This record gives sequence, C-alpha cells and structure tokens, in this order.
Amino acid sequence: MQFYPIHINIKDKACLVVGGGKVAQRKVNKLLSAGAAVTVISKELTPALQELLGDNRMKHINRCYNNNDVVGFFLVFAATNNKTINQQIISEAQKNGVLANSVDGADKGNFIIPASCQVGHLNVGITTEGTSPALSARLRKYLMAKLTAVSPEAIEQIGAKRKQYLETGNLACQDEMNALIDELISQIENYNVNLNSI
Ligand SMILES: C[C@@]1(CC(=O)O)C2=NC(=C\c3[nH]c(c(CCC(=O)O)c3CC(=O)O)Cc3[nH]c(c(CC(=O)O)c3CCC(=O)O)/C=C3\N/C(=C\2)[C@@H](CCC(=O)O)[C@]3(C)CC(=O)O)/[C@H]1CCC(=O)O
Ligand SMILES: NC(=O)c1ccc[n+]([C@@H]2O[C@H](COP(=O)([O-])OP(=O)(O)OC[C@H]3O[C@@H](n4cnc5c(N)ncnc54)[C@H](O)[C@@H]3O)[C@@H](O)[C@H]2O)c1
Repeated sequence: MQFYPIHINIKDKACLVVGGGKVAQRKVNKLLSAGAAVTVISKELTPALQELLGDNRMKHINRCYNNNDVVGFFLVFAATNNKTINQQIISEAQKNGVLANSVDGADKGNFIIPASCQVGHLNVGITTEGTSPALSARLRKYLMAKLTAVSPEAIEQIGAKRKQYLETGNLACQDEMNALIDELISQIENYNVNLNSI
C-alpha cells in the first residue's frame, strides 16, 4: 500500500480518540500539541490522561464506544485493545465519511501516524507504511539527536530570507537563503550522535 504524506491543520477541529490506554495517550498528546479539540471515550484513563482531564485540556465520555459515536468528528482514532471494536469504529467512520486511524495496523484505517520530530517550524515525519513502527521510532530518536545541532532561530532566519526574497525579488536574498540552508545542513552532518544513546 502507498500512503500520501500530508501535514494537516487540525487547530480547533473535533477529534475523537476511543480508548484510554498508553497508545491512546500518545495520540491525545500529539493532537493537543497541534491544537485539536479532543474527546476521549473510555471507561479507563491512564494517570497522564486523567491529569489532562483535570486541567480541562480534553473532554471525557466515561463509557464504552456506542454505535455511530464517530459521527460529526473531523478525525477518529480507534485506539482500544479490542480489535472487533476498533474494526467497528473504522467501518462506521468509513460509512460516515470520517477519516479514521486504527492502532491495529496500517491496512485497517485511512491514515497512519508517523513518528515525528520538531525543531521550530522544521517538522519531520517518518513512516514505514506500517512495516516497522519500531524502526520509525528509532529513526525519530536518531534525527531528534541530530537536530539538536539546529536552533529554531536558524529555521526562522531561513524563513525570513525567503520572505525577503519573495517580497523584493532580490536574487542576493535568494543566495543568502541558500547559504543559510547549506550551513544548516553541514551543521547537521557534522553533529556526531552516539548510537548507544538512542
Ligand atoms: C510511529 C508511532 C507514532 C504514534 O503512534 O504516535 C507509531 N507507533 C509507534 C510506536 C510503537 N508501535 C508499536 C510499539 C511496540 C512494539 C515495537 O516496538 O514494535 C511502539 C513503541 C512504543 O509503544 O513505545 C507496535 C505497533 N504499532 C502498530 C501495531 C499494529 C500493527 O501494525 O499490527 C503494533 C504492534 C502492536 C503489538 O503487537 O503490540 C501500528 C502502527 N504504529 C504506527 C505508529 C503506525 C505505523 C507507523 C509506521 O508506518 O512506521 C501504525 C500502523 C498505526 C498508527 O498507530 O497510526 C509510534 C512511535 C513513537 C515514537 O516516535 O517514539
Ligand atoms: N499503533 C501503535 O503504535 C501501537 C503500539 C503498541 C500497541 N498497539 C496496539 O494498540 C492496542 C492498545 O494498546 P494500549 O497499550 O493502549 O492498551 P491498554 O490495554 O493500555 O488500553 C486499552 C484501552 O482501551 C479501552 N477500551 C477497551 N474497550 C473499549 C471500548 N469498547 N470502548 C472504549 N474504550 C475501550 C480500555 O478501557 C483501555 O483504556 C493494543 O491492543 C496493541 O495491539 C498499537
């Protein structure tokens, strides 16, 4: 299967996570950091999810999944430890035109979550299209370590030069931008990562 990579704006979008375990918690954290309005359906919540609830960071429906709970959501995550329920969530989402992810494998839902690492506005997503999530996670740790060579300000600076170039059409600005990109790449290349630390 081939997947189309996108980085999607989910600010204030209603997103549903069904399940309250370790994997659901990972999905919720990423959704909240992208500004989504998150609802969790589960009788149980991990301590970290309970803490988010206490801080009013998400909505909690304290019961098992009910038929057609997916309706009205922008994105849905089937993240229970019950494969039959996860499958039901995916097929109801599909019937209702809602995009859904299943923690049970890349072939089950419409989209998968990449491992991701971020420095400022540089956001790198890694997927193995479901073949080896462990490889994605290790590569993410490796890239994150490599990217400690880069500062958010350096990314901002490159963006500012691009803006200057687009606004003025001044080719010197484009050259300066490319020089900053070269410098950033060589910093990453020269930064040694101890493989035992990842
Ligand atoms: C990248 C990351 C993003 C995230 O979830 O945020 C992610 N899995 C992560 C971690 C992780 N996953 C697993 C372990 C424990 C064991 C191990 O180490 O192998 C760990 C490590 C841990 O939990 O610590 C096992 C596992 N994962 C899936 C299955 C079901 C199956 O495939 O059958 C099973 C077997 C279940 C079992 O048998 O227990 C399925 C999926 N996992 C995906 C993403 C999607 C494909 C990504 C890709 O294409 O590479 C996909 C298809 C669906 C999805 O979830 O979208 C995140 C890295 C976080 C980071 O960056 O550190
Ligand atoms: N995609 C991934 O990255 C990944 C990684 C590891 C494991 N997994 C798979 O994900 C599944 C979940 O893992 P976990 O560690 O979070 O499990 P877990 O046992 O910690 O949590 C499961 C959660 O699902 C909830 N739940 C069960 N039935 C429900 C229902 N009918 N309605 C609502 N909530 C319900 C439980 O209350 C619990 O909160 C596992 O079965 C595992 O195979 C996926």
